[in-house]
Amino acid sequence: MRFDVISIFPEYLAPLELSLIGKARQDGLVQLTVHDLRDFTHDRHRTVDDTPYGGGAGMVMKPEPWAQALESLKPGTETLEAGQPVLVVPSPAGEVFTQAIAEELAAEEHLVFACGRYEGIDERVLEWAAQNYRVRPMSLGDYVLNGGEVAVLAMVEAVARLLPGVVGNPESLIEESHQDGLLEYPVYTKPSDWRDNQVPEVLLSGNHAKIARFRRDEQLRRTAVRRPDLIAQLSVAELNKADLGL
Ligand SMILES: CN1CCN(Cc2ccc(Cn3ccc4ccc(-c5n[nH]c(N)c5C#N)cc43)cc2)CC1
Repeated sequence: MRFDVISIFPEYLAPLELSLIGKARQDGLVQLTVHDLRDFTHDRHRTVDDTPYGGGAGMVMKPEPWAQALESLKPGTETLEAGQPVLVVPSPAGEVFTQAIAEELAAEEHLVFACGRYEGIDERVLEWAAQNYRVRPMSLGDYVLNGGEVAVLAMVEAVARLLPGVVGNPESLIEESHQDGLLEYPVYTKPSDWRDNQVPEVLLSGNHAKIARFRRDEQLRRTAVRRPDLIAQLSVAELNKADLGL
C-alpha cells in the first residue's frame, strides 16, 4: 500500500515514523511519503493561502499549489488497472470516518491525503481532482480541528494496521471494537487483586463459554450505556440474550 500525504506542516506527520507504522515502512509493507505543499509554490513567500471570495473570516488555501502537488502524484500506468487512487480530504464537512471505511480504504493500492488548513481548500481543487482521483471528503468526527493533519494521523493508523503483516498478531484484529457493531469488552491483567480491586471471578475460571458470555454481556452493557445509537442497530434476539444488568 502506498500512502502520500500533502501538508504545510509535514513535521506534524512525524509520529508515522514510530511504532507499528514506522516498522511497517522499514519492512516495506507500507510506502508512506509526506510532501510539503509549499514545495509546489513559486513565489518568494511560498504563498499557499488568500482571502475568501464572498468575504468572511480567515483565509482559504489557493488551488494552484494543490493542483501541482496532486499532479506530481498522478498514478502511473502501473495503477491504471487498479483504478484511480483515492484522494482523502479531511474536512468538517466530510463523511464521518468509521472502521468500515478504514477496511474499505485498506483494500486500495494507493491513498493520497490532502491536509487542509485555514478555512479549508478552494473547492475547485476537489472538483478538478476528480479527473484522476476518487475524491472522498472525510471527517474524524463532529468537533472542530484546526487542520487535517490530526485526522490523517488517525486515518493512516486505522488503515495501515489492517494491512497484512503490520500488526504482529492478526487475531487481535478479529475481535476489534466496532467490528461487530459493539464497543469492546473490558480487559484486565495481573495482579488479580490490585489495591482491593478484584478481576471479575469468571475470567479466572478457565470456563471459556462463561468467559465468552461475560465478555459479550459487557460489550452489550457498555454499548447500551455509552453508545445507545449503536444498540438501535442490534437485533432484538441479541439484546434478549444479554444480561445487561442496567
Ligand atoms: C465561517 N465558518 C465556516 C465553517 N468553517 C468550518 C471550519 C473549516 C475549517 C476548519 C479548519 N480546518 C482546515 C482544514 C481542515 C480539515 C479538517 C478539519 C476537521 N475539523 N473537524 C474534523 N473532524 C476535521 C476532520 N477531518 C478542520 C480543518 C475549521 C472549521 C469555519 C468558518
